[in-house]
Amino acid sequence: MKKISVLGSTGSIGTQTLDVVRKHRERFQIEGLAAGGNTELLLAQVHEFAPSKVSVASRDLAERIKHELPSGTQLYYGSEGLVEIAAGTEAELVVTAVMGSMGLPSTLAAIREGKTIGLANKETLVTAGHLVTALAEEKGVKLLPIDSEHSAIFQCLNGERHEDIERITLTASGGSFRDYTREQLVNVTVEDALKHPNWSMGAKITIDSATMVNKGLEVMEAHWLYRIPYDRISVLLHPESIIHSFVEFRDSSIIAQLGNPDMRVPIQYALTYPERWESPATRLSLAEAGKLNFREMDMERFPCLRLAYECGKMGGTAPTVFNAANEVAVARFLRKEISFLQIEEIIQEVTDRHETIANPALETIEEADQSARELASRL
Ligand SMILES: NC(=O)C1=CN([C@@H]2O[C@H](COP(=O)(O)OP(=O)(O)OC[C@H]3O[C@@H](n4cnc5c(N)ncnc54)[C@H](OP(=O)(O)O)[C@@H]3O)[C@@H](O)[C@H]2O)C=CC1
Ligand SMILES: CC(=O)[C@@H](O)[C@H](O)COP(=O)(O)O
Ligand SMILES: [Mn+2]
Repeated sequence: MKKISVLGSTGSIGTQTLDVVRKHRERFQIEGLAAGGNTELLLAQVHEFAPSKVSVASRDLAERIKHELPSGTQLYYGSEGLVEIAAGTEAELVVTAVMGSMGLPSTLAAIREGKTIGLANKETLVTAGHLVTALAEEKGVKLLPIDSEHSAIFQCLNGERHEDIERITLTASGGSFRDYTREQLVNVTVEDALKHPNWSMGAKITIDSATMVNKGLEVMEAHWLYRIPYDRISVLLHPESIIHSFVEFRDSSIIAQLGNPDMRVPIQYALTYPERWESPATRLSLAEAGKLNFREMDMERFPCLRLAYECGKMGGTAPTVFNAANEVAVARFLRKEISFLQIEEIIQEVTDRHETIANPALETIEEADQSARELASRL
């Protein structure tokens, strides 16, 4: 039995992780579940999967559910609760599926305890890639990608030598407004932005996909996971999201990973690696797909991607600030306080005003994250 904890069990990745576990019930044991505020769903998960420890976002929420838990389940809350679920159970693998850089302390704590990471929470690597990867290396911990593009690259690199890699290319669907001009973006609504063409995901990443920030975060995530310089990471617009990403090698060969867009495939691969098990996903028929389309990325149309490359190359606290500004701006857009195009204006302004600090320690990263958030919420 493989023992697993899930951080963010009530979200899009969390519930799909539990779908995978449900499909292979006899082969997995859920040790810990951490959620935010959806206590109804969390309680249902507790009754179904019988974890030894659970956590919710706040003390109030914990008070509200404490009498509804089975007697064997220990209850925690807040950021310390999240760390407890990450590091304080018998789980050998921790799925990091909370949203945003709030996932950093719990991911570091799990790595410190030597737990394999099923990494969905890309913001963690963007915010503090050098610290997370250095600690993982020191502890001999595997960071198994769940993000579809990074799982694809991971699979394409199986058995290959690092020095033979010429270039990696991440595919991008283009998001909800793929075919809009910049002028048409002026009056778009939250409801429209939340309609992703191919994937059903949490609200924040769906907006990131429409601004192309998601691909920017993924470029940085790929840089840290695969140690590839930024000038050898490309992004290609691929509206169907069937080729999940690909690698070009020294000899001109290209290896790609394909499948219907279904996150349960990369999630399951992270849970079962290096094995491959039966999946609940529907199989891809290339004959039915008929043809696949590709377009060059237009950095003028998607300026957040250009900015992400700039911040990634700058390194230090620049990616931390890019990410924090985006998290605040997206939350404000979702609350309808700002327009869609103001998201990129805020990220640009906050990153412009930041003086990058090279090779930052954790404390410096936390400070940069915090001051970027404060500025982004005032602009
Ligand atoms: N969704 C997808 O298909 C993909 C997602 N990712 C990445 O995975 C991560 C999760 O995304 P997604 O699943 O879409 O996000 P969701 O918004 O759907 O889920 C977020 C989860 O985090 C929980 N949460 C919120 N606040 C807290 C807190 N204070 N303490 C503990 N848990 C908390 C939420 O709980 P609650 O709902 O109970 O409040 C929920 O379970 C992101 O980093 C995203 O970029 C990567 C690739 C694909
Ligand atoms: C499913 C997944 O991995 C998302 O990160 C996805 O990549 C979003 O799609 P686009 O960012 O390509 O629109
Ligand atoms: Mn992705």
